[in-house]
Amino acid sequence: MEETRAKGLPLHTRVLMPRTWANRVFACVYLCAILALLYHHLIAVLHSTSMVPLFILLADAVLAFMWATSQAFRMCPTERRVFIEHLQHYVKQSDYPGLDVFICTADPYKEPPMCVVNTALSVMAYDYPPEKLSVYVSDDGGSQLTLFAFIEAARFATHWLPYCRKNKILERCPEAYFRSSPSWSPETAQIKMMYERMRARVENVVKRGSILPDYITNEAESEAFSRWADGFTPRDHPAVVQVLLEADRDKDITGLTMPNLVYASREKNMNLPHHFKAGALNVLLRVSATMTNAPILLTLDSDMYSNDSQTPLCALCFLLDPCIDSKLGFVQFPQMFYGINKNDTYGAESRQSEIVLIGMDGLVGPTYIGTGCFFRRQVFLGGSSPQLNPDLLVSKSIKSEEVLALAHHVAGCNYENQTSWGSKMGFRYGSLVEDLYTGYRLHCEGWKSIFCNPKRPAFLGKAPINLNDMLNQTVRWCVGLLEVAFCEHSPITFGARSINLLTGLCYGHMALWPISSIPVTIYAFLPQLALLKCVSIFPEASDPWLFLRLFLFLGAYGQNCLEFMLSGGSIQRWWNDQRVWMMRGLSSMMFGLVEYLLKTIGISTFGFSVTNKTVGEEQSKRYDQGLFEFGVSSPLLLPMTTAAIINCISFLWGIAQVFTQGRLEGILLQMFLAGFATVNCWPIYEAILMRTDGGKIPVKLTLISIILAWALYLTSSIAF
Ligand SMILES: O=c1ccn([C@@H]2O[C@H](COP(=O)(O)OP(=O)(O)O[C@H]3O[C@H](CO)[C@@H](O)[C@H](O)[C@H]3O)[C@@H](O)[C@H]2O)c(=O)[nH]1
Ligand SMILES: [Mn+2]
Repeated sequence: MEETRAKGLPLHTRVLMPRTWANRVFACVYLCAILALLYHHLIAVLHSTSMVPLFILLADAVLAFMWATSQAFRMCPTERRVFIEHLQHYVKQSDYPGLDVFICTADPYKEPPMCVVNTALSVMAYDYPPEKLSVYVSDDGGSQLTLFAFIEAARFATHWLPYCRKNKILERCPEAYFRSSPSWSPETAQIKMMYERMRARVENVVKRGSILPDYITNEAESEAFSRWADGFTPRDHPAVVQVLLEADRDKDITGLTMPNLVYASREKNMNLPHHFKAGALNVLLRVSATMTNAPILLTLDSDMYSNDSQTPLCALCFLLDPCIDSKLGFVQFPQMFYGINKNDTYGAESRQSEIVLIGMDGLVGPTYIGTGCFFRRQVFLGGSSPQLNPDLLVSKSIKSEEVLALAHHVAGCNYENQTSWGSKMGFRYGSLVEDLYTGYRLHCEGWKSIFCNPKRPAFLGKAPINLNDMLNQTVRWCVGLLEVAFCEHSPITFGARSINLLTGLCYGHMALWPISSIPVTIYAFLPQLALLKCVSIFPEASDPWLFLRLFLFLGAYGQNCLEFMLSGGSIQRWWNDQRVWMMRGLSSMMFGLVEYLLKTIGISTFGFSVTNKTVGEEQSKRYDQGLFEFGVSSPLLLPMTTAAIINCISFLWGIAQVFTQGRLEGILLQMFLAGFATVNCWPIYEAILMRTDGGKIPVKLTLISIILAWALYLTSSIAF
């Protein structure tokens, strides 16, 4: 093996990105500027009787903290290259390790079964020996509709897999393949017809909400559905584990073996906590241990289909490298999306998260982001040997009674009682962002990880395409992040000690992300209200301190913009991205903070509400036009509509001041802030005043915002 390496056939290489030194130098300069400003603020607070300098100090202190922790991402940003073509020199295909793929779904109406089926088909068609590949689907929705869809999919797969293999299809997610209108041939037409027939049957069943008796074709199927007896509800039902395809026994239409395909819906009981997705994944860890127990795992969300059939080989280039650190625990691929509109209205593209992952990759490795991640099974065993003794069983047929009995047993809701599942073993419980938390705890235990970011996206998923869904998703993240920030193993204290300082700061930055809402809120209201009251709160235009602020503002924004563009984003996308940050600051992050507090004192039981993956036609048309989708009268929208009104009025008021009294000197910065916010709020004004479609801001919401703005104006007299 060493010899192959010496011949210059590496499996992968890594380099520090060229920007590293520029980042480090800039960090030093910027740090001095921040310290000077904070010192200046402190003096101001000590010499003032008003509350204003205190607020400004608070805002800037939080921004400074976020900036300082974010430097950890910028010290060693790393780029990797992978050479799949060299893998053959290291390992024969027949020696590839087994691969168990876990796909989670939780609600047949928010996550259409056809979408989950497409995800499963795309991975079943991986360029990987089928007898070594198993796909496990976890259905937390406990829905026979989803099971029905998978029974159909298993049948279709026996045609789809050989079709892909024979025609060397690149796009192995059927929906994506047919969407990209492939060249026509009788064979293509035939497979497309089969796909459409399957889709029609599944969608029909989902629309009816039940399965027509003549859709059930055999004894085994009718027995499977018979488990949906009276009293079976999504939140209260026994475990259902159904083997839909078995490798070596089930063959495709050309006679080659199919991969395993297993449907599992764990037992649910209303009185027991089920730990959401982490709980679902732990059940799959155990169910798969009773059946195939592959040493490599891949976790996927219901909507993340595989966009590249060679991805497992990419992961193997790291996991099988004889020279790699033996503590390498997982290989994370980025989360990318399809169907994003031209300017990415809701900032879904997540260039920022790519910057984070690239940055962490240069330290001990990226965190786990919930989907598109290959693990060694070993990392979840918590150092102990597994409690089940799977070696005994894996030689048996996965359809055998013993195996199925054990699989049902480990999918039961009492199985985890008095065990270390969720604390020392498996995916970790205790946060709504189980991914970040699990990644963090694994890093604390000494595991390392790698970020693999190939040119052709390995996976593609769906991002929310309306404001309300997006904001609700972020509220959930914020609650989860704060749970990590203030857990007993807090990143900044415990993490920085047990991993290393920089990684601890990275996790601290991510976990405390929601506190950015403090400066965003202060800067969205305070200077503008002061302007309306004719109070100037920043230095005059001739004062050098003004330039320091300008440098800090432009420096941070400029660096952010530059990084965004360097990672392949466009300037319009960056603009939308920074706007979405402010919108989140005024809504999700703030609501997340409040929800977290309520949850901590036991008033609320904020859970995992699954993000909606379906959209109406009208909505998706508006999305494609780049229009914001407000539509609902959600309280989440109130702070931003109120801020929009106040900023616009104070900006206009400021202009009036300049013209009538000729005073610009003292209010320049306040005017700049109000103007900047007004430009950012443009879609809000449009949605209040100019739009008539279903995505406009409801009148009720506008009226409440006006009242709120007025109330704020009146109460602000206390501060000035
Ligand atoms: O009780 C639950 C809740 C969710 N899920 C599944 O979890 C996945 C992610 O849910 P989604 O609603 O799509 O959440 P997102 O906010 O889009 O997901 C991001 O954030 C989550 C953590 O909040 C991570 O788990 C995800 O991987 C990450 O993509 C989906 O496949 C769900 O089916 C379950 O299996 N059981
Ligand atoms: Mn999702």
